[in-house]
Amino acid sequence: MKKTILIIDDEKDILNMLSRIIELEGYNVFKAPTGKEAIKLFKKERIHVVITDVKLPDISGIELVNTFKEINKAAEIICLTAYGKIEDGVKAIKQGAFDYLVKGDDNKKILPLLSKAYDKAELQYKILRLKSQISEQFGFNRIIGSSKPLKNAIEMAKRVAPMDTTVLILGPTGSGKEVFSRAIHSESNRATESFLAINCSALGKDLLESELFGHKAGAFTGAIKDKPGLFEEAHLGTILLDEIGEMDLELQAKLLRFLEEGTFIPLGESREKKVDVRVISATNKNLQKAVEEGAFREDLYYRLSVFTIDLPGLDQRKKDIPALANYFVKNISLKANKNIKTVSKDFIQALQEHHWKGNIRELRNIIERSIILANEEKLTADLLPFDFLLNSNPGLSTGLYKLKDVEKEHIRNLLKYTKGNKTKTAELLDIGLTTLYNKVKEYELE
Ligand SMILES: Nc1ncnc2c1ncn2[C@@H]1O[C@H](COP(=O)(O)OP(=O)(O)OP(=O)(O)O)[C@@H](O)[C@H]1O
Repeated sequence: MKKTILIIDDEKDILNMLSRIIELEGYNVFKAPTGKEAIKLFKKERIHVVITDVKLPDISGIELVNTFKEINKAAEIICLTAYGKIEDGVKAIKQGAFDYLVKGDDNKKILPLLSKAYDKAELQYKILRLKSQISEQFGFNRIIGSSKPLKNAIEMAKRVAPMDTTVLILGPTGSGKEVFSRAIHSESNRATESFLAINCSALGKDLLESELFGHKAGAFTGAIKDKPGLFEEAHLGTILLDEIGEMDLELQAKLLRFLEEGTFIPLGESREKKVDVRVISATNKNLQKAVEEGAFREDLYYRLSVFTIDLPGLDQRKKDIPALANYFVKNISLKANKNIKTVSKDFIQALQEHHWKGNIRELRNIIERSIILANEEKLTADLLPFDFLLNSNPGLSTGLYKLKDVEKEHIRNLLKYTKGNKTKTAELLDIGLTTLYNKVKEYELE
């Protein structure tokens, strides 16, 4: 990226002299005699540093500092004050200017100061670029769906993201709790710091305690070295405590202390540590019920649920299935090196009629399976597992009550599914091939 400087002064001689000195150092210089022209240029170009006279014909240079910072926080501003007007420089710094120089007096100071301001601006641009990359990869744009319950959840999450508030995400398994936590982190001021996630149900109490809070060598058998916990590693970042409802009561007390005071004591340590970590917790359990049953601390529940986001299960947002399916087809086929060009209507319809116990994770897996099985460039319903074809009870939903009628319909569906392959159909039915032939004859299914 070019090193770009904007100089603002209504005195032509000073403007030209300054720009010549600065251009000789390899900077790309824009010049403006008034505040208005400067703002126009500032909006159009990617400026690193602005050098502005405080006294301009239209706007005061101090006011400009504010305007520039509102338009682009990454750029830095150096103000030029008249001799004996130090108070103007102080005011400019208060408004957010990088520094000030006394006009005419400090000509030798300008280049070193400019170089420092440029380095700071460049670093700020780098952070902005990183943030936008993170947001593209993990931000809310990645969350697919336009159904009302999902939009509500996104709206809530976007609001809380920039705050440091503790967030509790409730939703059934596979509904996107981790995806939401990452999006909240990536749109927060902590975006360029770590995001660490841990599943509290996957480890026993002692191991989880050591994972979260770390341990000192000798704290328990096998603890050979000091080991920092996730809270220490996530310092300045965010931690997701997934399946928080499964956390042991003793550990809940330790977590509560951390949330109240920001401190904890690693296993086997005597001194406490202090870190700055935002906590997001998630669960598919009814925590209020767990509180009533004495399995979850009430004080911790209130501390964690300062801001709660409810994620709908996929059955509550079937409208989102086509968009989600297309998104997964595109992503997975690219990774699997398959060229799936279309998805048939009956494929989408079967997905929409299914009861999604595993929610979006299940949908993703089903699509991945279908892509692997597909021989053509199209996904069709026959690639789906059999229970998708018979999405509901074949008897009750079709008005068939007699056992014989249900049996006939079931065999017909299975034959359709196996594309008439009788050996496979008999296997699925768990009956002999001869029995199947007899039934096909009896029900006139040929
Ligand atoms: N709205 C969404 N758009 C795109 N992908 C999604 C969305 N929600 C979830 N996914 C995908 O679905 C899968 C499951 O999501 P995630 O792991 O966030 O669910 P979870 O609720 O945290 O699950 P668990 O309760 O098992 O921890 C992931 O592959 C994730 O990328």
